[in-house]
Amino acid sequence: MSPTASPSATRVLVLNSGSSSLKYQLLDMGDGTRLAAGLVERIGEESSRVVHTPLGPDAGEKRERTAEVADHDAALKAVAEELSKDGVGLDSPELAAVGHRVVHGGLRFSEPTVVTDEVLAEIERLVPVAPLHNPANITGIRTATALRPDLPQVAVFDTAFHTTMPEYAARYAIDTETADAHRVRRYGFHGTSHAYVSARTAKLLNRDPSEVNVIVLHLGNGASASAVAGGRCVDTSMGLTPLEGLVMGTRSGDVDPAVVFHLSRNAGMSNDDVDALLNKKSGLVGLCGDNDMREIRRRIDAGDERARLAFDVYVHRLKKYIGAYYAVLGRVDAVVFTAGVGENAAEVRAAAVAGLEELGLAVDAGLNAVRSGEARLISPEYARVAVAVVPTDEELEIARQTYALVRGDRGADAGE
Ligand SMILES: Nc1ncnc2c1ncn2[C@@H]1O[C@H](COP(=O)(O)OP(=O)(O)O)[C@@H](O)[C@H]1O
Ligand SMILES: CC(=O)OP(=O)(O)O
Ligand SMILES: [Mg+2]
Repeated sequence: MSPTASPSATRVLVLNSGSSSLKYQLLDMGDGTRLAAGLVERIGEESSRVVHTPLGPDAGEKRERTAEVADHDAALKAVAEELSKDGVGLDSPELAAVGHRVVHGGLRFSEPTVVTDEVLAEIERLVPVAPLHNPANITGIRTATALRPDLPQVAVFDTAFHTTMPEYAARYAIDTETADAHRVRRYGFHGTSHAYVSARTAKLLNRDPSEVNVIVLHLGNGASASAVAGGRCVDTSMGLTPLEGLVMGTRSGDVDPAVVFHLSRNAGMSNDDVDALLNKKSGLVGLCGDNDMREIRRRIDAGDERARLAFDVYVHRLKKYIGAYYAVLGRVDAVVFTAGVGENAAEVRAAAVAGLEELGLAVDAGLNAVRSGEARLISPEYARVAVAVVPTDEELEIARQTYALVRGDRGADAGE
């Protein structure tokens, strides 16, 4: 029998495991409060960082320490320890479920799913197409299950929101038999963020999500764009794996696939070497040695040419996708920036829409310069298309979907 939530339990712990980090939040879905949030970063490196912020009515001080955290199992145990110190540990009877971000759900998972042995085996089968992410997600599920075997563990998939893409957007133009035999197609990622942000944007515009067409630019360490028509994803920039599309912190995004054969035939590189090159030594880090947009801006201000070129390559790709998704949607109501770079880097936002006035796109310099954690418009009043900054909240969205599933009432809304 699979575990069921206790009827009086209203809390959900959300785990968002990345390749070398674990972000988490504890939320009470009964009264909508956030009880704790934090992250463990640089997992597997010599010195990891654990940051824990107690929240809620009688929150204590933020706690920060460095520690040796060897893997995601140890990371989750460190998180459990921090939560226990605040009296909200994993042993709490008020916990209804643990919600896990799972990056690749393949073709099978288009809804949040209670994890069973069979579901876990399927997530494992997808490791080759999300090698940086699914293994960490699996460890998170295993460790959380070991700590609380009686709790439902719910997987919320990055790919789910993109399963509505039309077949012509999801297919690569390669031999159909080969593609189908190996499930080679475009899946898309960051779907929880694209869903949340597009719905929140409709609310910002005081419109029903079914009426608006939105281009969402999720610019974090991983970055992706999506075209959302009336609340449904119709195209997205990531593909079989989270490597395609935009220039990212350490990933190349789009390259001619012949780059791979060229390097393996002529530079003596193995498949694994090229994989590591494109996933870990490319993007901003490959272009200029830094993947943090703050540091890149600082270097540009100091006259650094390589940093300038990295910024320009990043923005040029972004602009191409805005144009492409404008054409895909036909009519665009809003272009929205989200995630670490999108929410914070005003220069990226300004540069990405510069020169697109003929498309009805412009940024108001004053509004764009405002620093805020709120969803906001940054376009001038006269602009035909809204340009907005909408902070993403993957954890809240995962908690909502998890809670709705364990309470047996699917159909919880995204957006606030
Ligand atoms: N104040 C800031 N100004 C510019 N860029 C920022 C700022 N804060 C964060 N970033 C960028 O956001 C990135 C992290 O984004 P985030 O969405 O947290 O990524 P992920 O969830 O993929 O780890 C950093 O690498 C950095 O480039
Ligand atoms: C799918 C993906 O790229 O995720 P992240 O941005 O967390 O690395
Ligand atoms: Mg992220």
